[in-house]
Amino acid sequence: MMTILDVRGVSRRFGGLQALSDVTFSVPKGQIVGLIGPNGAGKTTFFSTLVGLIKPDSGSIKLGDTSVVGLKPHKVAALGMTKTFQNVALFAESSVLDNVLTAGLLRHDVATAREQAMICLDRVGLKSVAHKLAGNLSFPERARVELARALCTGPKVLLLDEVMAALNPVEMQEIMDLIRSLRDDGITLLVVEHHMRAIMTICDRILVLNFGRLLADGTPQQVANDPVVVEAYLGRSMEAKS
Ligand SMILES: Nc1ncnc2c1ncn2[C@@H]1O[C@H](COP(=O)(O)OP(=O)(O)OP(=O)(O)O)[C@@H](O)[C@H]1O
Repeated sequence: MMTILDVRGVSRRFGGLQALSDVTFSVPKGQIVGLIGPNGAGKTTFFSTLVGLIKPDSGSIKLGDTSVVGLKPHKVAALGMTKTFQNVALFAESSVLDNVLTAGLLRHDVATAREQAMICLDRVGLKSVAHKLAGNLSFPERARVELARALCTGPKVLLLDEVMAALNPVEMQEIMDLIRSLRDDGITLLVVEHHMRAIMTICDRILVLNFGRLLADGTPQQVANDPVVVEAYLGRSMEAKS
């Protein structure tokens, strides 16, 4: 299998806090990889580091054969790796279509970006609200717009940061189906999500972060049965959050 993402020895410190410590793994094209860990484990920091919002102190990050360390987020996105944002911040006074279209401008001229934006909105089930003001959408719809925005950049690797937050079970199932269909289209997905059952169901593989370190890397079953993971995290979160 072709490796699409290769991360070696990535570390990042904030003052006295080692937020990421020597994180190493690689992802073959087409995998759905879950990233879990307690609050403050470094998940968001790690995603931000992958897409160029935070520069690692050391380590390498390669998308295909291209090193992305030190590149600005729009460059990394243009190369094919982008993330959704945990707190969806749309331009409330603009149409849904315009919100998505602006992301597509990274790769396309306005006319093509508009076409692509409609395709991406259709993909996430929001074609019918394309001309509504983004500010008038429901929260679950906004999460889908955020997903359409990310899709409109044409990602090879897409990082989803808590896209299922505040969704009901039906909406969650729909997003899970959508994630699978994106994978079937050849997109590689990294998923941060607090809903344990969803992440265990949808992912081929789970990485566990704890205090910035990679604690485990395996199939959902391997990770769920790993005593070290249960001790550090799952024992508690399975009870509290599943
Ligand atoms: N810009 C920053 N400056 C200083 N400290 C930061 C910064 N960003 C994150 N941190 C710290 O780094 C650690 C990792 O935070 P991060 O948000 O990556 O964790 P997380 O696993 O995403 O947590 P959550 O599940 O709560 O979102 C935390 O202790 C956090 O306070």
